This record gives sequence, structure tokens and C-alpha cells, in this order.
Amino acid sequence: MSDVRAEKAFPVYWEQFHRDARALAWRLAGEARASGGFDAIVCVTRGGLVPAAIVARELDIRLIETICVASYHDYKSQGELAVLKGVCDRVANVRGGEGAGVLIIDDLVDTGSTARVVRGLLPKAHFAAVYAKPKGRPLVDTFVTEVSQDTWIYFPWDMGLSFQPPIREGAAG
Ligand SMILES: O=P(O)(O)OC[C@H]1O[C@H](OP(=O)(O)OP(=O)(O)O)[C@H](O)[C@@H]1O
Ligand SMILES: O=c1[nH]c(=O)c2nc[nH]c2[nH]1
Ligand SMILES: [Mg+2]
Repeated sequence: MSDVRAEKAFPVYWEQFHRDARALAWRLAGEARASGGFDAIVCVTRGGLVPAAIVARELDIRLIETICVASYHDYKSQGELAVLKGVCDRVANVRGGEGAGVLIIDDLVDTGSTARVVRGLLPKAHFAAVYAKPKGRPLVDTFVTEVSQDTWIYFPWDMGLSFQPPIREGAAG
């Protein structure tokens, strides 16, 4: 979300995230049957770590690697994208090279900048995300739910309980 203001909020609670990540695993199980399966997972840190754990459990994948990417330095504003750690050769070449047989997992695709860089490093891998916004959607092979580009997704690990003023006191305005 770099050039459009996120005006709508899409809060996701742990139970919903678990359900959506499981739904992603169901779809990926179908893809795996069609494509010969996945030998390894590469999760895009940090957001991809959580769905990757759930999908790895559901698909019984035990070879798991990270690609460490940083771009949203400030809340809602994307800066220069930096790859802090790439993927080891053992995983990149697990089935003949360039990410063949590899499942890449992230929590969401927004502008698609992160997915574009990661796909460039592993062009034959399958890219999966739980949520997608329209700009990022062409870069993702499998996802569960699409939200509009002007929506900000609030993940459970970024949220906490706080007092809500009664609607009568102006919170709805
Ligand atoms: O499609 P894009 O516009 O590139 O945005 C999507 C990326 O942004 C978020 O990561 P972020 O860089 O905020 O880091 P984090 O995963 O460490 O929270 C999210 O987890 C995706 O990786
Ligand atoms: O928590 C987040 N919610 C989003 O909608 C988003 N887009 C990019 N990066 C994001 N992080
Ligand atoms: Mg991320």
C-alpha cells in the first residue's frame, strides 16, 4: 500500500487467521496433487512465518527456509526493499533448481513489490499468500481472500485489546 491511502480496516483475529491459513492449505493440497507436490517451504519473513507454520503442519512439509525481506519501515509506508537473507542452495535446488518444488508463503500481497523480488529469486516456485489486494494478485499463484486496494489488513500479532468509547460518545462519527 504505497500510493493509495488505506481507508478501510480489515481486522483479522487468531481464529479467523487459523481458518484462512487452513483454507490456503486445502487449496495448496489440490495444487500439490496436480503438480507433483512441494518438497520445501520458503516463508517470507516476518509475516509469512505464521501461515507457513500452519501450512507446513497441514501438508506435512518439514524442510523450511526463510527469505528475509524488509520494506515497510514505517506503519503503512513502504520504503526501499532490502533482502536481508536469501535462500540456501539446498532449498533453492531441492528439485532441479530455481525454486522448482518450492512453496513460497507470505501473509499477504499488497502492491506486489515483495512478491516480485522473491519470485525473481525463485522463478519456478509456487507463490501463496493468505490475502491479496488487486495490485499484488497477478503475482500470487494461490490465495484465499481478496480485499480492496484501499483496505489495511490488521493481523492478530499486531493488535491488542484496548478500551473502545461507546458509539454514543462520537466513535461512530
Ligand atoms: O506487496 P507488498 O506491497 O510488497 O506488501 C506485502 C508485504 O508487506 C508486509 O511485509 P512487511 O514488509 O511489512 O514486513 P513484515 O512481514 O516483517 O511485517 C507483508 O507481510 C508482505 O510481505
Ligand atoms: O499489516 C499489514 N497490513 C496490510 O494491509 C499491509 N500491506 C502491506 N503491508 C501490510 N501489513
Ligand atoms: Mg512481510
